[in-house]
Amino acid sequence: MAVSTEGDERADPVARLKTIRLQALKSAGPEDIDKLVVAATHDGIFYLSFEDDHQLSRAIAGMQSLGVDLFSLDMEHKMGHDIDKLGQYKLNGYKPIGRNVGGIKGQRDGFESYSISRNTISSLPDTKVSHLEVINEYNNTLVSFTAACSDIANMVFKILSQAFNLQENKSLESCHDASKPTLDIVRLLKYPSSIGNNCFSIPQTAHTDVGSLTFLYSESPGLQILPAGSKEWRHVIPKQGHLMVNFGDAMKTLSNGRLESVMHRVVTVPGTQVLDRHSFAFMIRPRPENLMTALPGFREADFEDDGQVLTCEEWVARKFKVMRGDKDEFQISGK
Ligand SMILES: O=C(O)CCC(=O)C(=O)O
Ligand SMILES: [Fe+2]
Repeated sequence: MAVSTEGDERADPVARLKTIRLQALKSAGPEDIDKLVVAATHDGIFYLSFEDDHQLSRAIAGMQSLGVDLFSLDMEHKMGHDIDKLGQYKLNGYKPIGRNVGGIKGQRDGFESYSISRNTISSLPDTKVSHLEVINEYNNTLVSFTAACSDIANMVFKILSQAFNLQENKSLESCHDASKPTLDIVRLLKYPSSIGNNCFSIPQTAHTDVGSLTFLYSESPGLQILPAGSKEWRHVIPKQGHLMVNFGDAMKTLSNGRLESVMHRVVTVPGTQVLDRHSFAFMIRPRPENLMTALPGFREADFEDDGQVLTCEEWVARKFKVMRGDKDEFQISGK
């Protein structure tokens, strides 16, 4: 995939995405179902408006303040919880700027991030990890944010499973189980304004998310998507009171390609980023032992596995090798 860094990126067009109201997902009338199916099969991303949900609005505000508090801690503190020293699945801990490959050849990434597994947020047995104290202080916010997103994810899985006539025990929801240890994570990110202020830069390289659904929130521009089959990046304009919900590689694989996994990246446009850019996401993934192959309801008569079906756990570990640049693959995707 070619990534152009020439021309005036400010002029990149804006993505026209569907907006689905949380209330509409709950009542799921035929029009809302159609909208979700089109968003899932065509764009791989949609805006979810949560303005009428006070609990989720409060949790989002809490998450924003967690991001500010966390990244203002000193480096020594943050590096005491280095993500690469806390397990191969990269579910917990701090990633400093520059550890991943960047979006421009020869450059490294331009963001710091901190991940917290759902397992530690839900205090599941045997999943205890030593986190920065600030994470424990915000535990109620994290519980509330992840619980709300999980409920929404279940609604999305159920609506799509019904729309595609999947059997109950071979449905999208049957591939996920939040009551047992999961690979789900919250990730908070900060892109310092000092990076890319004078020139176009790509602090987060083009990628598709490895998991099923990503619930992303930011109030700063910078996110771009590359629609399937297009060569033109499009800005995704952040909207207050709206989450951006991405479909990841897991959904594409489980659906035999029917659901789209959206290619995206984060850019800085010269002269426009005066403030640090903050974002955070809850990333939901299939059960660790779930086999990453098409569900029976999505297979065609001549369907064949490619012979080497990975578990979701193996898949996630492989993705991180690519992001760190340990594997020489040009396009970063979870496959
Ligand atoms: O920071 C953003 O807006 C996007 C983050 C993202 O795509 C990721 O962490 O996978
Ligand atoms: Fe992403």
